[in-house]
Amino acid sequence: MVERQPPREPRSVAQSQPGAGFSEQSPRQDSGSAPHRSPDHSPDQGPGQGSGLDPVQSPGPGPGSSVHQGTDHGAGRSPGRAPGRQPSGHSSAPESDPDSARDPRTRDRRADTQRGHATAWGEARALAARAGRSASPRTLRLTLDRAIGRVLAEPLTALTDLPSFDTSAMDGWVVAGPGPWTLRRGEDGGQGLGILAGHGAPAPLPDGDAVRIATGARIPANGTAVIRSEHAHADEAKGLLYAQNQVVPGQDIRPRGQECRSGDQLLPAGTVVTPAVLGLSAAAGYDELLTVSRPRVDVLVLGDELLATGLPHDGLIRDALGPMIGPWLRAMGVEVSAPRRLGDDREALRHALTTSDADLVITTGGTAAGPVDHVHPVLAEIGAELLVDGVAVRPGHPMLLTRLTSGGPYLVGLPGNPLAAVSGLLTLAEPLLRGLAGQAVEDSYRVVVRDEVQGHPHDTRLVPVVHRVGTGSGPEHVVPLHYNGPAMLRGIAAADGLAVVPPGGVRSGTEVEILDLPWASATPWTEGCFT
Ligand SMILES: Nc1nc2c(c(=O)[nH]1)N[C@H]1C(S)=C(S)[C@@H](COP(=O)(O)OP(=O)(O)OC[C@H]3O[C@@H](n4cnc5c(N)ncnc54)[C@H](O)[C@@H]3O)O[C@H]1N2
Ligand code: MOO
Repeated sequence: MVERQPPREPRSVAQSQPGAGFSEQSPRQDSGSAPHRSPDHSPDQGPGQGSGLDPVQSPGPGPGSSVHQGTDHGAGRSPGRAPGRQPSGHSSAPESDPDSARDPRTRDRRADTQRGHATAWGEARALAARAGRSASPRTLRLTLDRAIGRVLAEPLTALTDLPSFDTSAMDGWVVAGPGPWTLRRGEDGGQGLGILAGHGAPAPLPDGDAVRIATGARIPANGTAVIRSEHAHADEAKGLLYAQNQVVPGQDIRPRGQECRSGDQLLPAGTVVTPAVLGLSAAAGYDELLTVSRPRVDVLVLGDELLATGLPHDGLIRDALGPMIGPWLRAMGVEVSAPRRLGDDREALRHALTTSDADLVITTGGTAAGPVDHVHPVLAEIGAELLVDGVAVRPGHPMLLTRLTSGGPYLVGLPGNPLAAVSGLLTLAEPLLRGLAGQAVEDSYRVVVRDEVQGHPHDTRLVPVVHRVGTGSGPEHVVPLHYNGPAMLRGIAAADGLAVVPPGGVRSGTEVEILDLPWASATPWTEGCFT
């Protein structure tokens, strides 16, 4: 299977051509005012915070529980730079540089305009799905054994009638006309086996005769019904067959084309190839299936403060996203390259974005307006088309979606805070990849939430939850989990879904929309799942 296309030529870089929608292009005035705390922040949820979150779901205040007692979202707060992070070497840029993330006024303006441009959460998901569907899919013809877990690139159309001949549904006797019937022998050289499956057309059955027949064998011409062996009595001495019940014409005969006619559409394009689909495909005459190639994703992890191994030290922290994103996407059936840690090197980022031959590039970190947050400036520099620049969702609001070049890879920029990155994965990357993979949008569903969950005043919140089966008196429900702050993974690691909490929140006992986590519904045959 050769799915990788040869690497594309490096794209030409349109210098100083900010894409439409960049905050630098906004006509909004920079107020020049001091940074202010956004009124619409939502607090990190540690134990005891956020009304109604079940303390049973966490061990209660412990070491770490006091870490996130304050807000972590204020627009006026400086981005969480680790003390160990080195300056990027761009610090002497002139203030007039419109792309400069180093000019504090530009940074504030970007933060402001990001809020102004934020796309509603549902709209952002729909837009990402549409973007994915609009890309022309690459396809791959695979033998049945290799097609499992893939997606059909074309409808599965029957290549034959099913069944392809009139066939007996039971072991017994095939009869012609009303009984009793004369027993026929000799069809099989006198062995008395009768008509067996897997043979050519049997001799026509004369009216008034009966002959043994096996399940799956061809019905002879003139055969009018099949009588199950347990419903008939063969009087060998008289050479006659008697039915014990009334015989209805056509009984226990599966007529040719009962399930489908050749040319009938059995399944639409976009169907995931499950074991049952493989069985149906084989029955319908297929040796190979045309499938949509798995989308290919490059993962670029940004941040000088990140360690690949060992314990945090000297302001450096472990990269929590590199180990998470690949397996997360593979659980969705995506092909993912090993994460590349680029630090906060603007040039390395530009080079990686202009040379990727993936369908989607995912970056982590660097989406905000900090001194070394290079994502927006580099996208502006290469003239990328911004489709989503900020989403009205908490956590994760700085997430973005662009197309790097027309017909080229998409880019999803995930915020660096780990749960914010998860939010971006589910809001933008997942629907985009489903579109690229030719899959239908997942139907959302709603479940009763056990506890009240506070809402954000304006934005959607995504809150880790765990499903609980219904007991005798109560229905199935979800329990919201603690440790759901933007920088925390403890809640999501214990979760099997995310509740979509609308502005204003949800009351205990009401229904809330749930996004499944891919491993909660992962198909065990999906290649690469958790490997
Ligand atoms: N002035 C403003 N500052 C910030 C805003 C804002 O609106 N105005 N939004 C905040 C929000 S919300 C988020 S989320 C972050 C997004 O920032 P970036 O995408 O630029 O991410 P970084 O600054 O690089 O990192 C943020 C945070 O996450 C840590 N991090 C980054 N990558 C990883 C990783 N791979 N594994 C673990 N942790 C990671 C990083 O050390 C920072 O602590 O911006 C806020 N600021
Ligand atoms: O901390 Mo931010 O809201 O999570 O994206």
